[in-house]
Amino acid sequence: MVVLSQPLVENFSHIKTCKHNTSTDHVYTGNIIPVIDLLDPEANTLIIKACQEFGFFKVVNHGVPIETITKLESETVKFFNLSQIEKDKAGPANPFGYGNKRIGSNGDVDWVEYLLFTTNPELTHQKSITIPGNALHFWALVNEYINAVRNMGCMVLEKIPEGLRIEPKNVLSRMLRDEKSDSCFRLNHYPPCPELLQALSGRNLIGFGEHTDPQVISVARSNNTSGLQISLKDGTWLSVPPDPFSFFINVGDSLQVMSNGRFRSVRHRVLADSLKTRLSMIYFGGPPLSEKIAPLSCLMEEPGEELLYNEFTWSEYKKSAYKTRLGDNRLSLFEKGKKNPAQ
Ligand SMILES: C=C1C[C@]23C[C@@]1(O)CC[C@H]2[C@@]12CC[C@H](O)[C@@](C)(C(=O)O1)[C@H]2[C@@H]3C(=O)O
Ligand SMILES: O=C(O)CCC(=O)C(=O)O
Ligand SMILES: [Fe+2]
Repeated sequence: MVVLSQPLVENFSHIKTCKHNTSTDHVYTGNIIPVIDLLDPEANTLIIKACQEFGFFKVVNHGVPIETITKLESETVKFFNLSQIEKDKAGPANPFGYGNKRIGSNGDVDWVEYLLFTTNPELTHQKSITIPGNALHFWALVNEYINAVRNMGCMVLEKIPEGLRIEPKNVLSRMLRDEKSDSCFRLNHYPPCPELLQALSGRNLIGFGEHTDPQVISVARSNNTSGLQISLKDGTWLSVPPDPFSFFINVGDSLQVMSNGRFRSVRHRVLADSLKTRLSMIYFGGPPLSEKIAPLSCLMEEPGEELLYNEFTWSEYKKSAYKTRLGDNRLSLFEKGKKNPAQ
């Protein structure tokens, strides 16, 4: 048995932990996550239901070629297996590039290292990210992957107006397809940490702290290691069984606003594993910076219902969001009755 000296535990004291199996941090384990088969003619109504109930669902028969996924996965594994000195050449993440434990710039520290990129061609600072080795090959695989998951994400978004019988069909997907779409892409690597987990008796180490994603939707895929949890309406955490052959969709803050709260921006987090490495790839589909984010009456449950949010642009929301800590409720600043912090 490995016996840890106290100083090692103290070295990690800035990394978040959470209690498990207590009444205040209960984890539900039933298999209730909606599974949407994109080839199912009922997919549109099932997606709407899942966005309302969970803000989260799994997609099968998604049409993304397995080779597109595995090629990028193996290059990503190669990157994270490089020495710390080599990986640091692609950093620091401010916000794009290689980051290690620090998430964002407001003091969040978790058990994860990552590569974060923008897909917005107007943001040029990404050009300075140095990927060691065959960088051109790496960027080609990233682009192939992003194109495939963006298309699939758009197909998912187009099912919403279809299910609600509204036009145009691209009312949501056009934001992701716009050449100025301000989307981003993240490769997360969660190393196992057996000694530390043993030392934290009765607690879990947080891999990625709880938060909501600010964009419209996020399209996530992970290897076969568990850890992702979503928060249900009653605040219970639900562990998501991993499935490397499927994708998981999160409703983001912007879609919650556009639906006037009908669709739920899902709170989620990742717990570190004591033995297995988790690798996740997430495309965050966002609008162009100038896009107005406001409730759309066609997406509301009751047309003409009271508006819950002030109007803002994606650029204003992003600016405000990047001043917040990971776990903050970023949307509360934009609720009706509050002064728009961007003004
Ligand atoms: C603490 C932060 C990290 C984050 C920017 C922020 O200030 C608040 C939102 C965070 C988040 C969560 C979802 C995505 O992983 C992310 C890229 C995003 O768009 O918003 C991260 C930001 C980040 O890691 O820079
Ligand atoms: O690693 C994961 O599966 C989720 C990470 C996440 O929520 C994020 O990067 O925003
Ligand atoms: Fe997230």
